[in-house]
Formats: sequence, C-alpha cells, structure tokens
Amino acid sequence: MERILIRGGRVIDPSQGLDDNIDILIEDGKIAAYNPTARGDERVIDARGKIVSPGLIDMHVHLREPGHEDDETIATGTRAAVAGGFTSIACCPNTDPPIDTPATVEFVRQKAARDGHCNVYVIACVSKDRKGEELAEIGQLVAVGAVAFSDDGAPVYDPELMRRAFEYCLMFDKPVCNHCEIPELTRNGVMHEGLVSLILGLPGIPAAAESVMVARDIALAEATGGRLHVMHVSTLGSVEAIRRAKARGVRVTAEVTPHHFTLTDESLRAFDSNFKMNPPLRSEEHVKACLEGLRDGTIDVIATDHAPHAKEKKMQELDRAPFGVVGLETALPLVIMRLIKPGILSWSEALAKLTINPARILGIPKGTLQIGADADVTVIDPDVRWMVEPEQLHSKSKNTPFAGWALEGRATVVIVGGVIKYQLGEQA
Ligand SMILES: NC(=O)N[C@@H](CC(=O)O)C(=O)O
Ligand SMILES: [Zn+2]
Ligand SMILES: [Zn+2]
Repeated sequence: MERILIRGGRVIDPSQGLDDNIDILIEDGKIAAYNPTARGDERVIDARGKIVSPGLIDMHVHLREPGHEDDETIATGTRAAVAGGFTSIACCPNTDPPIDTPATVEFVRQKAARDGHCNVYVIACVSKDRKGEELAEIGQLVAVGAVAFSDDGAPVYDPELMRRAFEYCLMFDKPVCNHCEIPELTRNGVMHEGLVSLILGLPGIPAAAESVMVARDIALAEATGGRLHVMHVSTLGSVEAIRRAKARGVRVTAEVTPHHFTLTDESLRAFDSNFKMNPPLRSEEHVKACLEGLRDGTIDVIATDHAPHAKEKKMQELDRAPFGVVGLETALPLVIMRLIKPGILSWSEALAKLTINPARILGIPKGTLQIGADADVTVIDPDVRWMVEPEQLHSKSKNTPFAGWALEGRATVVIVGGVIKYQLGEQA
C-alpha cells in the first residue's frame, strides 16, 4: 500500500480539539504519524492553503439500491459521496425491497464493499416492510451491522410501535432516527404552508406537522430512556423542543440539511420540482431557527438527505413529482458559504457536525485523525470557485435545487482507508 504524506495543510480535527499546521503520514491505511521525517518514497499531497479534515460523514443518504437503480446505485451514490468530500455515509432503508432483514443488510454491505467508493453503513427499518405495524428483527439486524433504525420516507406513526422501538434499540445502544411528520396534517401538501403557498395556490405542509411528532418522540424517548435522532429538522418548533429536551437530559440528537439552512419557500415561485422535498423548504423564521440551532449546538449534525430521483419522475407536475433532492456534491460548499464564512460556525464547529458528531451517534470508529485511526481524510480548498452544472454531478440523478449556483469551496483530495478515492480535476 502506498505511503501518503499530506504536507503543509491546516489540520482541523474536532475530535481532538486540533487546529494546527501539521503534516500527516498515512501508512497501511491508517494515520501513522504527525510531522514525520520524510523517507522520500511517500506520495506527497501538497495541502498548503487547504484544510485537512477527518473524512466527512453523511448519516442520511438514499442510495436506492436495491430496487430503484434508475435513480441511483451504490456505485454512483458513493462516487457522488467522495466527490463531495464524504468518506463514510449511512444509507436509508426505503429501498425495494426495504432493508428490513439481515439478508438485505448483508446484500447492501457486500455490494458496497465491492462497488463502493467510500464506507457505507446501513440504517435498517424500524418496522417490517416499513409498514409501521410490526417491529423488524432489531437484534438480528444489529448482529449483521445495522447502525441505526428508521422508516424514513415515512414516520413511525404508531406511538406504541415507536415506544417499543426505543426500548429494543436501547438494548443495543442504537438510535431510532425518525422522519417526523403527522400524515393527517400533510396530506396533498407540496410545499411549506404559509404566505407563499397561499399566493401560489399550492397545498401546504404546516410546520406543526413536524413539530408535533418531534414533541411526541421526545416524550417517548424521555419515558423509555431511548435514543432519538430527529432527521431533517426544518421548523422553529422542532428546534425549540429539541433544545429544551437536551437541557433536561433527554437522549435526543438532530440533523439539518444544507437545503433547509440555505433556501426558503420563496424558491417554489419557480414551480420547479427540484425545490420539492420533504420536509419542505420553510419560511425565513424557520431557517433562522435552524441556523440558531446549528450555532448553539441544539443541532448536532449536518446531513444531506441525498434523495436522487430520475429525470422522468421529477419532470412531472409539481403535485405528482416525488419529494427529494440530491445533496452530496453541494453540501460542503454550502456549509462553507452559509455557515463558516458568515461566522455562524467556526471551522471546527462545522466540521464536528460533519465528522465526529455523526460518528458518535452511529457508534462507528470514524471521524477522527488520531494516530492509529483509519486513514479517511478530506482535503478542502475553502476558496475554489465552481458552478453547479447538474450534468456534471456524479450522482445518477441530477435533481439539485442549486443548478447554476456559483459555489465556493470543495474537496480536492479524498482518501478512504489510505487510498486516494477522489482528486479534483481527475477523471474516475
Ligand atoms: N426527503 C425527501 O424528500 N425524500 C426522501 C425520503 C425522506 O427523506 O423522507 C426520498 O427517499 O426520496
Ligand atoms: Zn425523511
Ligand atoms: Zn431521507
């Protein structure tokens, strides 16, 4: 295996409170030494003017395999991941069939080990067939490597099932990741319910549809001692409820997506289905609340909810097009432009939400550059400018709401297990 020396970069590793100019040596797939004496046979990566971070982790990705390979595959999705700077991702089980049995978990893990460009961790279903009726075999799924449980795409609707999911997952110290949505409040909705939906005459999805279930889940997590992870938080009410719950010691963590902290419901004026996702883009006050939640630590994680959908599906009328947008390849620049450069988060705070925090929630030995750790490293050029051209994205689907945007910042070198898996400007 090649020895790699990352030289001259500003190394920021929130897991160790590290922010310093350090040269890093990679040997045998591991972080081997800081500031080593070079032997001369290393492959040198010039990181001057760059940030060197633990490999980024995205704990909310839809890889679509098995069953929806027209939207994405493990190969294309993990390729998009490394192009976006991610070295580990956790994939959601709303596939066809859903990932609700040990055999399906193993299928995804084996396929990812074979065609994957990055580490893939599997989130398995809470309920059998994602039907929300009967718990999946949580223990067996943990035994084959499931890192968390979710029926994402849909909420765990039945509070009794949710309560038992907390209790079971607690035995294995796994989080229940819920897509919080009260379906009776969102029926037919295509966008956030508010002034813009009123003006456009489009059916709305009220903020309460999310916040009410967040409140329920917090109460159930508190009652059981279970671990709740709130996926794609988008409302002020959710942020406030999570903040209060954390203050009382409830075991709750949460994530926000780049599109929810960057865009508002005003985008829907274009009637473009690339702005249609669930939960929907919210109004300014909700975006501000999400930013404040990121700033004060209420929100632990930035996750993309990368949700690829093939063109022919997204090209339908707004009410028929599926919910979801791709996000792996635009997340890092949006974090840099919207959170770091305006001073909402420091580099270290932002990178924590993309590295060690998701690693701790999932209980995976990642997100650190400690000596001896797996050599998953992302080298970031914080200032490189580039334009989002959907056809250039590595993801099989091109449903980005950021088409034509001029972005700043990008991963330039991405190393997974000591192997260079992506280099900006080089073809795969
Ligand atoms: N976020 C979305 O709008 N869509 C996701 C499902 C989900 O995350 O709820 C999908 O799988 O397409
Ligand atoms: Zn969801
Ligand atoms: Zn999702």
